Amino acid sequence: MTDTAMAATALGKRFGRRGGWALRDCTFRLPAGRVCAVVGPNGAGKSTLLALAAGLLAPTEGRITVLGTDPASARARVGYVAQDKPLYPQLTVAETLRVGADLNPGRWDAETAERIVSAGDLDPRKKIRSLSGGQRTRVALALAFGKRPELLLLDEPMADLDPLARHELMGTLMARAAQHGTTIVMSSHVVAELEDSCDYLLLVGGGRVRLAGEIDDLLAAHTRVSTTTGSTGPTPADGSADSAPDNTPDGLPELAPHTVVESRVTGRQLTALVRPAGPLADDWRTSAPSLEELVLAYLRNPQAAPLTPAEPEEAAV
Ligand SMILES: Nc1ncnc2c1ncn2[C@@H]1O[C@H](COP(=O)(O)OP(=O)(O)OP(=O)(O)O)[C@@H](O)[C@H]1O
Repeated sequence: MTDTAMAATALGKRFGRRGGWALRDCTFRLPAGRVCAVVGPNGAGKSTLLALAAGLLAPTEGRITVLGTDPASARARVGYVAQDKPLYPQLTVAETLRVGADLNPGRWDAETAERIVSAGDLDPRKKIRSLSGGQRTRVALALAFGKRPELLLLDEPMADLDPLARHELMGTLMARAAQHGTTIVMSSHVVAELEDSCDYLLLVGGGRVRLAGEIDDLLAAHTRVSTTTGSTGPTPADGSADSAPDNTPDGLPELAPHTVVESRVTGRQLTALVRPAGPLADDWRTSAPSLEELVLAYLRNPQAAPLTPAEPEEAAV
């Protein structure tokens, strides 16, 4: 038993010898039992990271461990739902679940798998090829849950589900995590939806991990500030209220020595999202950012300094 669900050290993946790096220099540790959101823009490397964890891709450099071992050795204890939800189109729903049972002797949780399918009103005699995208997702999730995994890797699991199905399946996910201590790693673009359900965040951008940690810790490390700038504040010549993003603290001495993720000057009003390096000036108004504000600020500012742990505690096998 390990208290680390996933750990990566200098992990990198390049497709083809001349291809660009899909993922580079990723180092993080995900404690067991967490519900982890993997967020980032299109092409950031989220699917690549999940496929490396599932053992479907081999790292080009560095290493990744899951459940204290290498991904191939952990496969029986890991459920993985890929973005395109691959299933056998010629099988029926019931046959698909039977394959799940056959492939997971001694582990298969038929009751849970059947409950997930029946909650979607799916006829078990229907062929997979005749199902809608959302119905296929439901079957793929039933297969993954039926495996009684210790770690569930879900690549945009909610993308093609209707709001009711999302709500219901998120509830099933959360109940599973709470009752069995299952670690869930879930990529998504809908950050607002993750705030209530996830407690750990990996923000991937440009193939690198830019934020990694407990969501509460990451939020606590950031503050939204606003203040009236002094003479250094660039006031628009026409006096208009147009705002311009300014992501460098140069020219904004008020923000030194803090790490600036994003700043904006509107007239003489300066607002910024910062990682305070010490006490903030008394005349600044401060507020706590939401998870969505935090993620959006990093996505809008790819050059903002990352915040990740230096070394995972249990990366070596
Ligand atoms: N099989 C592949 N062959 C070549 N390049 C690939 C392959 N898979 C992914 N890539 C590249 O790796 C990079 C990361 O892709 P990945 O699918 O991991 O991103 P993502 O964050 O999951 O994106 P999205 O949000 O659009 O699903 C992209 O530049 C992509 O073009």
